[in-house]
This record gives sequence, C-alpha cells and structure tokens, in this order.
Amino acid sequence: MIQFRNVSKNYGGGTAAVENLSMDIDRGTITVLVGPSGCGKTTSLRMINRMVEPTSGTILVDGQDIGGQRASELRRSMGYVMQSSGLLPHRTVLDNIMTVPRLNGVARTAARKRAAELLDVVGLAPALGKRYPGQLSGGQQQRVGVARALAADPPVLLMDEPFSAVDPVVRHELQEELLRLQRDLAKTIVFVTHDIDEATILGDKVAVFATGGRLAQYAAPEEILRAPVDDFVAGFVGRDRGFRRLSFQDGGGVQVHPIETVRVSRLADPSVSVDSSWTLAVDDDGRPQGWVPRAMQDTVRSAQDLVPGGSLYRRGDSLRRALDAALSAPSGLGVTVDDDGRVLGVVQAAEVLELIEEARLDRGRTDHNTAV
Ligand SMILES: Nc1ncnc2c1ncn2[C@@H]1O[C@H](COP(=O)(O)OP(=O)(O)OP(=O)(O)O)[C@@H](O)[C@H]1O
Repeated sequence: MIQFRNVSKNYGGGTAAVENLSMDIDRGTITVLVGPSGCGKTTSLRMINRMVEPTSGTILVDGQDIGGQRASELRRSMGYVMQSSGLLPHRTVLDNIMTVPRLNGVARTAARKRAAELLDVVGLAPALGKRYPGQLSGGQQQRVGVARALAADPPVLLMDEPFSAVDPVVRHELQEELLRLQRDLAKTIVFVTHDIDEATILGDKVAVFATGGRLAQYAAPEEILRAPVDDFVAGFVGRDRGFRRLSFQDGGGVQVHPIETVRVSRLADPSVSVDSSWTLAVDDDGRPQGWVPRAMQDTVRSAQDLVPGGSLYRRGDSLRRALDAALSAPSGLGVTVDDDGRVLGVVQAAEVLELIEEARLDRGRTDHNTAV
C-alpha cells in the first residue's frame, strides 16, 4: 500500500534525518514508527503526504509514485493527527470536523450530519459539538482531532504522537478506542511514538528507528520483543521485554476455578458466614467489589470494609493480564470476569506460570526443528 524505496532525507548540515529507508506498509494495518528523539520518525511520516520532500528515493502509494501527484490532493486523501490536536480555536468542534469535507465540496448540511456522527464514533457526547476546542479536555481534543482526520473518510491516517500530551489513564483509553475504531474502519494507519509500550499495544507491525534515521528493525511487535536484532533494539525495548511479550500469549488455556462469593447487600446479615480463607464480595449483578478474608469476616459489614481487589482478568485475555490479576490480588487469586464484568471464577499465578513455561518449551522445540 505504502512503499518506501531507498528514501533518504537530508535537511542540510551534514547528518541525515532519514537514511536509505526501504519499507512496505500493508493496507488496513497499523504500522508504528518508534525510536528515540530525533531519529527521523516524524520526517518519515511527513514524507508520506509530501509535507516533507525526500532528498532521494521514491515513495509509492497504491503503486503510484507520490512525487508525481499534487501535494494538496495527496494531503486531502490522508487524515493527519498530531500531538497538539491542531484544532482551529475560533471554530466550534463540529465546524472543525467539517473543515476537510467542506474543502472537498461536500454540502454544509451533509458535512454537519457526518460530523455529528463522527463525534459519536470517537466517543464524544453530541453537546460537545457546539463547544470551542479551548472548552474541552486534552483527551477530548485529541478525540476531535481523530474525528476531523476521519471526516473525509481517507484510506490512510497519519498520526504523529497523537496521545503523548494526555495523562496515562486517558492515553490508555485513547489507545483502546483507536484499536476499537480500527476493527471497524480498517484504515492504513501510520503512527509515530517514542513509547515502545504504545508501539507494541497498537502496532500490527513496529518499525524501530535508530539515531541517524536508520531503520533498525521492522517486524511484528511480538518478534521485536522476542528477538531484537541488535543491542540498540534490545536496549530500546527495555529490560522487561520478556514480561511484556506475555501480552501476545493467549490466556485461553488458563484454568478458571470456582470461588466462594457473598453479596455485598448481605454482608451485614449476621447469619452469613464464609468458609474459604478469601471470599469474593459481589454486587447484585455478580460483579466483583472486593475481598472478605476469613479472619476479618466479623468486621466486614459493608462495601467500605472490603479489602480492595486487584486487576481483573477477562476470560480470553492474554497471559500477561491473567498473571497480573493473580499477582495484584491480595488473595493471590486473579478474579476472572465475562464480557459484562460478572465473576466467572479465579486464576492462580502458579498455573499461569506453568502455561508460560509450557509455551516456552514448545517454542524451543519448534525453533529446534526449524533449525534442523
Ligand atoms: N525542518 C527541519 N530542518 C532541519 N532539520 C530538521 C528539520 N526537521 C527535523 N530536522 C532534524 O532531523 C532529524 C530527525 O527529526 P524528526 O523530527 O524526524 O525526528 P523524530 O524521530 O520525529 O524526533 P522526535 O521524537 O523528537 O519528534 C533531527 O535531527 C532533527 O533535528
């Protein structure tokens, strides 16, 4: 879909911003360009829509050399989202989203209707459409930035550190939202970040850039975590790469055990007693609320008295989530829930670790067979 062929960029002054980059970006996937500051990620991104012209080499989109296309038309066929949302401060949110469709000749009423739909797509309430960008939170502004980039329904979305100015909780929400959107929209997304965690969460493929604009490794995130090609990539992905790689290991095989539960609404009832060393308190819909340790059962009378729980494991999530649920729970039992958040049972750290070990041995055998 997007092909870099021996592309270099030199802004002058000797050192290359991008050095002989060759890389194919597949249609309908998220490709993340990651690397330390100044390694040429933004320059590479901006060469795709000709905001920056290469010094040498060719970039093809759908097999066509973009060097021969009108830069303004090319730009309109590609949504662009940047770190500061880039919204026009004196226009309302809806007007901001409508900008490109209006430039493309879409009638005002149709553009407005589409803008309102897009607000919903990016998870914003309709009332926010009438506000000005300055009246929104950073996370909301970024969502509007995404809606605006999607407004002309471009096949390609270029995103330059779009989530780096918001706090970690909002950032996580925006990442989840982008993945959800991408499941429906299947755009070709090129995403720049300097955060390897963000890269491995979002990327179908990850391109790790090294200083001097050199592409050090281009592979699926799991592969980059499992087999960094050199010391630079190994150093960049960090020491806990082994743990992070668990995100890519299916947790479907983890055994879910039954757990004794008690309804929070019945905690004050003196006739209720618990047998297990840890009993899970749930609301009337069966959603976890916290723990009742046996030793404390006489003092736990309401939701406020419960021992807070750890992270939840949604059945089918990765082994990383399963292990975290078990390790973060005061009981050592990882609470497992269904898609509606209702308790299904618990997982145990030791059993998750056994699966991790089995998977490692299986991989070792496969690698060995391939080597032979
Ligand atoms: N307009 C410009 N003029 C001159 N040099 C530039 C220009 N834009 C970028 N550079 C230089 O090119 C190199 C690559 O910059 P680029 O912005 O592509 O890196 P980056 O990886 O996106 O960095 P960051 O993560 O800090 O945004 C840097 O050394 C930078 O100083």
